[in-house]
Amino acid sequence: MTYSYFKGDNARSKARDGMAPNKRLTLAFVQEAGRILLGYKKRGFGCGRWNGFGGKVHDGETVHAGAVRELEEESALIAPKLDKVGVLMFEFLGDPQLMEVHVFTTKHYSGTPSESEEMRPKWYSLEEIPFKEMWPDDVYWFPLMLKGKHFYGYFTFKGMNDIVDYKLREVENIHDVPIPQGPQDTTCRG
Ligand SMILES: Nc1[nH]c(=O)nc2c1ncn2[C@H]1C[C@H](O)[C@@H](COP(=O)(O)OP(=O)(O)OP(=O)(O)O)O1
Repeated sequence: MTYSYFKGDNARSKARDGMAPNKRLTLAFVQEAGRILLGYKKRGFGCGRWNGFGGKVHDGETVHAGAVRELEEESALIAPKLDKVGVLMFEFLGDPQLMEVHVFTTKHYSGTPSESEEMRPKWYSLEEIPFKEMWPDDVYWFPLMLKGKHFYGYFTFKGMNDIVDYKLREVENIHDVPIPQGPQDTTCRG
């Protein structure tokens, strides 16, 4: 089946005009029976929101290695093997650069969560996830993640709070589907 995953002509023509390469980021969630670790972002992008732990992938670093490093830097937890569960693309209207966020989960870690310069960690029961204090896209894809599903999403934001369009798709196995490289990839097999 061919699935029209990405946005249409508008986004494609923007890419042809020389869109900037995607900004590649990671986002990692540690889960235990009935609860998940979130961090309150104290500064920078997404400041004031609860989220997983992550940040920019460094040059020459794999996405997985970046996710492991950021999780440790921001929460003090060590989890050498994270499972990739999703890729989320974020377009902010007016910004030529897309954010490509690679989402990981794990139930295996060592250490004790502790506050960093950037994040204040806190365990939340799965019934009390504070969606109103999180990125507005999270309420859409968290249920898939919490069910152990794999997924792709594309969210178009106006400003930091309003989603004007989105597509979300569950995939059998995230590793079997080509990672979208930008809005010029309008189809994706599944
Ligand atoms: N719409 C969105 N929904 C979401 O759930 N997470 C998002 C998101 N947009 C970005 N993120 C995540 C990805 C990444 O983990 C984090 C932003 O990365 P960074 O913490 O690196 O940003 P900063 O601007 O603070 O960078 P540094 O100053 O380099 O730490 O926010």
